[in-house]
Amino acid sequence: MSTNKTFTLAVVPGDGIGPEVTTEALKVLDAVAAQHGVTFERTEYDLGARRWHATGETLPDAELESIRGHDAILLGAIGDPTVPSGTLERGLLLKLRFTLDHYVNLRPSKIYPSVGSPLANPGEVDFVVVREGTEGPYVGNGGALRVGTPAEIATEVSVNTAYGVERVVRDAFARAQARPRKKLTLVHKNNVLVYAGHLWKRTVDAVAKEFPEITVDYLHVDAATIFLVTDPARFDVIVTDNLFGDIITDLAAAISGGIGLAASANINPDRTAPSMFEPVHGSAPDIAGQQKADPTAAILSAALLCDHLGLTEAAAAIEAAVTADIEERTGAARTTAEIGDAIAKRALG
Ligand SMILES: NC(=O)c1ccc[n+]([C@@H]2O[C@H](COP(=O)([O-])OP(=O)(O)OC[C@H]3O[C@@H](n4cnc5c(N)ncnc54)[C@H](O)[C@@H]3O)[C@@H](O)[C@H]2O)c1
Ligand SMILES: CC(C)[C@H](C(=O)O)[C@@H](O)C(=O)O
Ligand SMILES: [Mg+2]
Repeated sequence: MSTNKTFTLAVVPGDGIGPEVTTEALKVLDAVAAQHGVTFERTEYDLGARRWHATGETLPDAELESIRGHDAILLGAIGDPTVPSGTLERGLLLKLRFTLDHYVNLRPSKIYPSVGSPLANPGEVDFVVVREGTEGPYVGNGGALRVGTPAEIATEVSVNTAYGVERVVRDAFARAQARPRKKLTLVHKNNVLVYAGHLWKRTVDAVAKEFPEITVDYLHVDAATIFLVTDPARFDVIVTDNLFGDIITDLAAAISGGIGLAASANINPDRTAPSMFEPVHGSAPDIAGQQKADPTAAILSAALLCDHLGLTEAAAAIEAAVTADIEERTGAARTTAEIGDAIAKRALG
């Protein structure tokens, strides 16, 4: 169906393999846009390690405001070994997520029939992690005393507000309600983190009353890592805090075809600011600039972007092209651009 609509896209290729995989995601996005009568007007932002080395800037407010003016953001990856750890991750990536209120960090995981999993019998794996995106230990509430001495003390306090927990839990229940299995698993650590953990558990129990069709489960995060490996098919929607969500989604990627396939969406469900779409993986300095990165995660993130903008047919076309490409993967090495070309060609039909 032709919509003849123009969407504005802020593109942040970033560091390492970020520009390589973003190029392929844009290639596929442009291919489906042409098919579906949509135009993406792109503004590219030079942010990341190169910019920091040149100017000392991570994300100036003027650029943040400029990015805010777009319909959506496509991001490659942020982080570079030549920049002090945390500088770009906090000053750029988390600044975008926090300022644009991306409180739902959506990370789907599924095992494509033909893709290898390190698990012998993974079963039908198709779950989504709803990771809280603006709170928890990520907020920067901490500090260090007597740094570098034997008496050093470092704190990094996890902040969980009733407001923040409830809104992400509600979003997770709504997603579970829309899925056939209608199951929600809270992952936390409320046997030890009794303040934050009990707030999460009470919130889930309260919201559950409004969703009688949903089966609700609870797992401590350590046990969740066991089941993600031994019985990943048991999961449907997982809701969890920012740090647990970060860790379990890398594990989820590893069991379902590898980090090169794992897509994510940083969603502002209230649409008060643009949502941001990026692969789960990082800048992979070990393979950067070598055309060795798998761009599939970035391409699937572009599908999530289309879906968020209401371009469901374009999203489905990208997913179908990726699925077809994955089904025919032989294990022979292809460059990043070759994988992008193949998927773009399939997306054109
Ligand atoms: N969203 C993001 O921008 C994001 C996410 C994770 C890490 N990071 C940052 O990236 C940098 C590197 O982090 P890391 O090494 O812990 O994690 P990473 O995800 O960059 O790499 C982990 C391993 O996975 C491999 N890998 C990652 N993406 C791949 C792809 N598309 N195809 C094939 N192999 C791939 C890498 O080569 C590496 O061996 C750090 O600065 C970190 O802070 C950024
Ligand atoms: C780079 C880092 C800030 C980020 C996170 O922890 O959220 C990354 O690991 C991710 O998973 O997107
Ligand atoms: Mg991570």
